[in-house]
Amino acid sequence: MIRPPSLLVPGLCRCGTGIAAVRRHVSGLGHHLTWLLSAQRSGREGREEIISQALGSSTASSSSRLLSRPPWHRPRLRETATMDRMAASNSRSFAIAGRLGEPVPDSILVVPPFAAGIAQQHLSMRRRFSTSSAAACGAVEVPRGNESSSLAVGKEASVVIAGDTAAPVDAGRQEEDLQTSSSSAARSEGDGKGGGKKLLDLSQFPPSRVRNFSIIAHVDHGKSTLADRLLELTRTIRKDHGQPQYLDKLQVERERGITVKAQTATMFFDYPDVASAASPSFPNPSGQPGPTAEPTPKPALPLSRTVVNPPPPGFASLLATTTDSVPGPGPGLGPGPGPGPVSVPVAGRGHGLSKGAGVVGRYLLNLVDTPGHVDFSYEVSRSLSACQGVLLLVDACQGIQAQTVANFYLAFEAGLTIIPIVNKIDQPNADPERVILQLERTFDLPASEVLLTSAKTGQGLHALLPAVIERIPPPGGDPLQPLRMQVLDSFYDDYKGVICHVAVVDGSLKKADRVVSCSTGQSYEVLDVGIMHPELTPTDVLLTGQVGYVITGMRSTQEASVGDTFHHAKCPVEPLPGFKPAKHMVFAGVYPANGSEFEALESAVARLTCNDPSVSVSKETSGALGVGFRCGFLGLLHLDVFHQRLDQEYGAQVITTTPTVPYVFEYADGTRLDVQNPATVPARPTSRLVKAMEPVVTATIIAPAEYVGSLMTLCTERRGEQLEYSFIDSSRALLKYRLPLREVVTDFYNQLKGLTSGYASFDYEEAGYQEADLVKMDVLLNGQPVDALSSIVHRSKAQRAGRELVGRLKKVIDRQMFEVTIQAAIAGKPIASETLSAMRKNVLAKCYGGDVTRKRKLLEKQKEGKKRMKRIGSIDVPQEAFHQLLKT
Ligand SMILES: Nc1nc2c(ncn2[C@@H]2O[C@H](COP(=O)(O)OP(=O)(O)OP(=O)(O)O)[C@@H](O)[C@H]2O)c(=O)[nH]1
Repeated sequence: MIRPPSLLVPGLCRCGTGIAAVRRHVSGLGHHLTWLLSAQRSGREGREEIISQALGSSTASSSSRLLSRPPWHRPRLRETATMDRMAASNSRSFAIAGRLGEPVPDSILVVPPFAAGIAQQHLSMRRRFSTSSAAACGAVEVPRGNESSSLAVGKEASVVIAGDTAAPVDAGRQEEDLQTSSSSAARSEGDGKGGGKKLLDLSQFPPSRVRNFSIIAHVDHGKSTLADRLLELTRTIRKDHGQPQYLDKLQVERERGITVKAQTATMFFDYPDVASAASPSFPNPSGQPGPTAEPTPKPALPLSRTVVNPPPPGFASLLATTTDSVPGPGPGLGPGPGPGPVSVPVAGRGHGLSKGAGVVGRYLLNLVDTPGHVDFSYEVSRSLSACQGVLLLVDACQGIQAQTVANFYLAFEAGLTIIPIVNKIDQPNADPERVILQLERTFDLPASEVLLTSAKTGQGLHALLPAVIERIPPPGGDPLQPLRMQVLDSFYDDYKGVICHVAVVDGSLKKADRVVSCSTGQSYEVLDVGIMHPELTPTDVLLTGQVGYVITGMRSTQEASVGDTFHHAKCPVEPLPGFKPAKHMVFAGVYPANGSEFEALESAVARLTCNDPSVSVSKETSGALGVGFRCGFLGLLHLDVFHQRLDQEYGAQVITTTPTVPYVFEYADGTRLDVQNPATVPARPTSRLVKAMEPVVTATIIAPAEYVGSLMTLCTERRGEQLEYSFIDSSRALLKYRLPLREVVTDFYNQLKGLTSGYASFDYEEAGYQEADLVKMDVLLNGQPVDALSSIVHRSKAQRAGRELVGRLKKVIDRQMFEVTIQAAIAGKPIASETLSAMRKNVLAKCYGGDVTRKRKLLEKQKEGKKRMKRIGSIDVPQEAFHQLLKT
């Protein structure tokens, strides 16, 4: 008879370091406090004391309150954070991860000890321990209800078997549980010794059974929502995971509701086999050849546009209602025996393809959810390099928008298969017919290829993955060639160092291999390798065509250069073409708010740029702000997001200076100055300026036809030159303008949205440089230039810009004890001026009545004093001033 689990702190049972471990959790994870439940005994008083000690007095009462509930009424255990390696690795303990302060759980997850490694990864990555990961490591879900009996005898018994064979065993239950956790990336082998693990066998997936695809679309057309549905459909995550846009993991993404980082997730899907015996196969661990591949057949495309992807037989049960069309989590996830991922029993219709029923094969699908905003298009282009196809999503109400056009061409130029999808067909004003026509007219995409879906309700989704498998070709690498692996992305982890997301183009990679970077020549041992399912799931190998992660113990972010190729030591290869370097559109100074925190900022910037390599960084010094960095960004939103991530993810408080675009100045003596910081332009140069150049962009605007007039006026005011004016259908126009970048990165987008009531969309791409009449505008406070506020402006707009700037500064600079003159000046000559009056102390307060000459004397003295203060006084420009200027 097994006792009900009791609450334990990590490592309590045997290692005696429980308190320290909890402290580490508390300090390292903030609210991500982990609780561990164990099948082992521990008196309540002892637990309470330890928890109170560990948490300190501030949280002792809450821990006490928590402990007064029965264990299964304690923290929510579903989708929770982490657990501690020590407790987990203890052979007799069973860990349950939970979070403080969350509602009573519907069920309890019990994680066996061997899952320590996975749980530790979650801990160190500060990520949620998702249900799928829990299932992947053989966790067992114990439902609420008859808790005491089920915990005591029923499912609890199976948990005990999974982790501890010394305890009484319910063999039947064990068998069942092992079968149901079919996607175990790491699970007990039930070999009677406990603690063993069996990793996912990736040799089942030769290139012919791999599909790598991205979801691309204009902002808010539903990419992340669709990704959620696909992950649910393949049971990679639970349907009720309670976290919409699951792959948007950054706090900034959740707060702003936008994707800023492309995220990869691996899914498994059963589908009638389109692979044949012809292609190379991997030897699997048993020595048997794995499944083999055949060339993907050229699809026939018989879909009528009025049919909303009718589901294939067998899918109907999964689509019982529209909102329930995506099945809930099954007991089994991913590959492996037993009930696994959702499968299509016979060939589907409605995905635009027809094929006969065949042997069902399991496919490994790598999905990349990409950002939609123009500032993050670099992420999109990088993601596409690891894909052979894309799902091009278009909103059924809004139709094609500017980023739809930009993303289509990115995919088209990369030669990828494009599956057009009209999404949000559930909306009352959806007009899929019109959007299909737009797709035909703008991109030449046949109506018969278009799929109609609602990522919200699940309508039409059954056709998507079959279409992915049939239309998108498998990756084309050669398993027999030496390893060629490309770094797609990287991020820094406090515990593991740099974690690289990689694509294995040729050959294969195993844990403990030695790999060498083509760019630095440095060699590393592979400490861990696996897939994102969707959390990091070790597999110990990655094979040709597969996308996953690699940990090599790199400590410095400079070592993980995105686009770099790795090969096996002693097997040099031709490096893969790297990624086009990001083109920086906007530069700004980033300074520590507190000058003494430069080193902390330096480390935060280094780590953040590991995850966001599109930011360029170089050190600079400002008279006003001290030592900081000049950073290049892809746009203002990118800058804003970088700023926010520094604060949220690294606690770095920074001042960001007025953003500028990169200019080029040429002088009569032949010198050329690349201006990323206006302060570096001499106000009175020694040599005559002969040429000033500014960057220009080709902007695409798509808007309802009635707004074309006002849009043209706006573009002309912004010194734009019209390049194209056409219609994508009877009511929507497409405008192309050549515009100075400076005019675009200021408040152009807001004005555009305002003029068109939000109906216009806008995208731009760089288009070189043009000559312009540019001048440097300084800001003087009581005659002293503030270098951080200098800017480059077009001469025709200097006066207006100067007036606006000093007006704004007057509002944000605090009044001082003396008068402050705020001026904008070109070459030392003021062009706009404002005065901030002095704070006035009532020097006459103590004069009750008395002689008027005495009062006058006091006032004169005050005036004199203020003059002197003005001459020597230094003015504080508050952080807010810089933030205000940044916003405009
Ligand atoms: N009615 C309806 N709403 C949807 C559908 N798909 C997505 N949405 C909603 O559209 C909004 C944007 O969805 P997201 O999935 O964040 O869009 P996105 O394309 O990932 O957005 P970015 O990452 O910012 O580019 C959310 O409020 C979703 O709930 C759909 O099929 N029908």
